[in-house]
Amino acid sequence: MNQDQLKQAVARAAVEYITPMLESDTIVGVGTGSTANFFIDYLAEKKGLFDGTVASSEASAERLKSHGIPVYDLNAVDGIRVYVDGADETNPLLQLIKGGGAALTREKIVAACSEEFVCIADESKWVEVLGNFPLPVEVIPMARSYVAREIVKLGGDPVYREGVTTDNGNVILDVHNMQIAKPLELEDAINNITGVVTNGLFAARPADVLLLGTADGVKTVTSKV
Ligand SMILES: O=C(CO)[C@H](O)[C@H](O)COP(=O)(O)O
Repeated sequence: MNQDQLKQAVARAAVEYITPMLESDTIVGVGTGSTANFFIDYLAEKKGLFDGTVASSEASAERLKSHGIPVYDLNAVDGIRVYVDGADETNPLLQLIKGGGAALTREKIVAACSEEFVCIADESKWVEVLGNFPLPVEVIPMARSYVAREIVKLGGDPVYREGVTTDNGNVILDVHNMQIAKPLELEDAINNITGVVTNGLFAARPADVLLLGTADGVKTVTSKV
């Protein structure tokens, strides 16, 4: 199976996983990226079985609406039953790097509001130690150079993602060359730099369940394994 087929398999598995949760008042959180796009397309087959969605990006909101799936403002819902999203990397504790699609801040907010976070990823995303994928950091534009200098002090190599503006009107620094031995500490340290909105480490709020697409089928991984 190629990577797209693995993404389709985990997206399909995620729809099956959440189907027992779908009731007339269920709100589903929906992530961003190519794997999440497959999930949206399959979720459309279940529309009418649940209330609606909260999206982690304008792009996902548009895709959901194109299928006729209701999309709510997060402030208009009481809570999110389950959040389904992809990742750029996951370690065995289901701590993630996210934000390859620049949606990390809204993704982190939706994850924080969700009872359960189901990550969907192909096996290329599985690592023992996070950090091969450059860590995205969303930054207030005027603080870009200051934040970059502070990240260098933490041992990283920040690169401005040129031409990208987030849905929140900010910029992205991608931090290269970090083997992230202590994800919780680094998540906090970067978030404490003035001008940082958030970073793409999901360590304080890891996924609860990982549906991992492999050549042998979709594996269900929990961090307690
Ligand atoms: O964090 C994300 C977007 O900000 C995505 O979940 C991540 O980049 C994975 O994307 P894809 O499913 O296309 O591989």
